[in-house]
Amino acid sequence: MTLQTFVNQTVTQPVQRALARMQSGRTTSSVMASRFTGNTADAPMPGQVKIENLSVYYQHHAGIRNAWLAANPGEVVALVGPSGCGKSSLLASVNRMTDHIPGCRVEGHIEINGENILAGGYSLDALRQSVGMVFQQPNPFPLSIAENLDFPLQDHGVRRGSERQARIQFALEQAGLWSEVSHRLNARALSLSGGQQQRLCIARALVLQPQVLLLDEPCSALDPISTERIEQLILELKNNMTIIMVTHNLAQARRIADRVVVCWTQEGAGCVVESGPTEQIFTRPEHPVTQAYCQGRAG
Ligand SMILES: Nc1ncnc2c1ncn2[C@@H]1O[C@H](COP(=O)(O)OP(=O)(O)OP(=O)(O)O)[C@@H](O)[C@H]1O
Repeated sequence: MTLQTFVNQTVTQPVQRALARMQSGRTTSSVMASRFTGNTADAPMPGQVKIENLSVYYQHHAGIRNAWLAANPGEVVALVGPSGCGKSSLLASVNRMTDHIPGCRVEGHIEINGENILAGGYSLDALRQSVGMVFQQPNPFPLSIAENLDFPLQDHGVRRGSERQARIQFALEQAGLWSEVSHRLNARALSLSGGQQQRLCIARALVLQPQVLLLDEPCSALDPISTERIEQLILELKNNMTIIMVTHNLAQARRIADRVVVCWTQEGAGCVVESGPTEQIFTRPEHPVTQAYCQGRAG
């Protein structure tokens, strides 16, 4: 996956910066206060995502063009489609990971909780807190298990040690990992199995209590048993947030997604061809591309 190299950079660089800050006793402070505060009666539900006319360009090449998507709290929305049709580009634009890709330009409208996150002045720190992301390859920081979760908390200005400890435990419980690691929180994260590392990465995304969780092929590097655990976890987590997930595994999309967005490449650029409830997409697709793809005749 082409975005993976940028992921490695964006994971490593902030860790190094934050470690330096932690060592010098400083933390950022303003982010907790700057979270979304939807407070009117008709405010969108926390975690509501609406994408319209979204195009992601790499230099002059459109990775995806005029894409659209809607995702609500309590839902798992799966992005499916053949390699190179823009699924990861679409996903990465939702927490503006695309900002870190040299030469990448995003146009269109991405609304989270009714606010356009592409608007100038929108707080990237607040966005990263509200929208967590987990990648294809488990990528724990080269730190201890506890430090992997403590790092984002400190980086986002959670100063009280007791609060950080409670949130670390809660996130590990949410990720179904607490019983396996509670007795060795100081062990190196890289000593965990691949499936445990991926659940640790999910816990790291959860520790900031996001409203939206983005998963980019979270099971593709895992064995069937670890995959089943992550799928179970996704079904539990969706009760408290919105989940948007890229998967190449159509059976997985059918098992756990509430709605499916089908992407395709047309005229050299990725696009969304159809979106709908999972059963409808698999049993009564409207677009010929969806029919062919979901029946394994194309893609
Ligand atoms: N960092 C990048 N620089 C240049 N082009 C890119 C970059 N990332 C993606 N692209 C291009 O954008 C298009 C969409 O890529 P993207 O990774 O979003 O597709 P995808 O559907 O997620 O593919 P896959 O399933 O293989 O991960 C492809 O043509 C790809 O080559």
